Amino acid sequence: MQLETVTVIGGGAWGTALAQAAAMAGRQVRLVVRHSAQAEAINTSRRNEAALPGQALLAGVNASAEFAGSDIVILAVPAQSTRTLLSTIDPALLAGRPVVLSAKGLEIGTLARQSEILFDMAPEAVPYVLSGPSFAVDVAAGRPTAVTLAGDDASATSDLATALAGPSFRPYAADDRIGVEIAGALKNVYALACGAVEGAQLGASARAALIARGYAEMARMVTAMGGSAHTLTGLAGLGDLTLTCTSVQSRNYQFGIALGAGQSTGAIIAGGAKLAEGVATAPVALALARSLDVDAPLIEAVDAVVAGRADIATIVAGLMSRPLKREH
Ligand SMILES: NC(=O)c1ccc[n+]([C@@H]2O[C@H](COP(=O)([O-])OP(=O)(O)OC[C@H]3O[C@@H](n4cnc5c(N)ncnc54)[C@H](O)[C@@H]3O)[C@@H](O)[C@H]2O)c1
Ligand SMILES: O=P(O)(O)OC[C@H](O)CO
Repeated sequence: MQLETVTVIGGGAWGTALAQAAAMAGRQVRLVVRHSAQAEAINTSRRNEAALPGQALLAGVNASAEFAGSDIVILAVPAQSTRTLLSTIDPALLAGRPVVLSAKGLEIGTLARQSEILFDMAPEAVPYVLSGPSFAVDVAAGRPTAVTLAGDDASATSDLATALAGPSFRPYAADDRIGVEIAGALKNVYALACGAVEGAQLGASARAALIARGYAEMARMVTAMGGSAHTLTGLAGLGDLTLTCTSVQSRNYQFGIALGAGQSTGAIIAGGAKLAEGVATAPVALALARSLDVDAPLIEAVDAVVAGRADIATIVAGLMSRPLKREH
């Protein structure tokens, strides 16, 4: 299959970074943004200043407000916008094409993973999931980054990984879409928790404990959903959990810091917080955990804090007084 042209839909930080990565890989890239004036400004200035300030874009990236078919399609809008976006695209243009899902979140209302949304809206598209430790600024600047690219057909996934790989962007092919999608969505929830630990000044030991217990909880969720816990040893699991749960660059971590400092979700959003996917995903993850009968005290705790039903001190006291149990 020809894998020469790439369309990235989503003119935010991640869409712009993935467009740049695909151009570095030698592909011809169309970056689809919402408005033609925005596309014109990007093409003239060779920057997407609103999304990635100061980052020059390679000549291989061209912006447009129109979607037209291409060999590879990458979706890079927030998880809650994927269905709306797909409703504007003729599914025939995606039929038989690799469609790479790069948003990290679960859909409110349906509890759907990104590839389930794709299946609803364009059943003949071929789904791939891209996830892993990767800040847009790093990818766009050509700093070394490694991610997981999961698809159902091993040989086609390797071909796609090769088409998107560049000198500083290294996708590892994998086959567990469910595990990769759940890992990407849940790491944002645990990043809120780890940020809250920092905001409430609970110490680095507490944060490390959260990462380890979050990993264990994530493994229970992935297994219950039909994915493989082994996937979590990789970039989309351990890699992204480590990055997002320890870096103040992470928007989810930053949001968690504000929660830990005592601000409400409404106040943080009203204050102009950037996109923090864990906020929308926490209640969805909790509903999923309950429907699957998975013990998920950390997701439950984050949901309670995000929803304003409990303060951090009460949550910590509750978690620390749970009955003692064996670690594994
Ligand atoms: N920024 C990162 O470092 C990074 C890295 C990996 C994954 N991601 C994931 O990528 C997704 C997008 O994040 P981002 O950082 O680009 O967010 P962002 O807030 O920078 O940009 C989101 C973009 O999506 C556009 N958009 C929203 N709804 C749309 C719609 N219906 N149609 C067309 N465009 C629409 C917005 O206009 C905006 O340009 C998230 O799920 C995030 O978790 C981000
Ligand atoms: O800034 P965040 O918290 O959305 O994290 C960005 C990426 O998902 C990190 O891999």
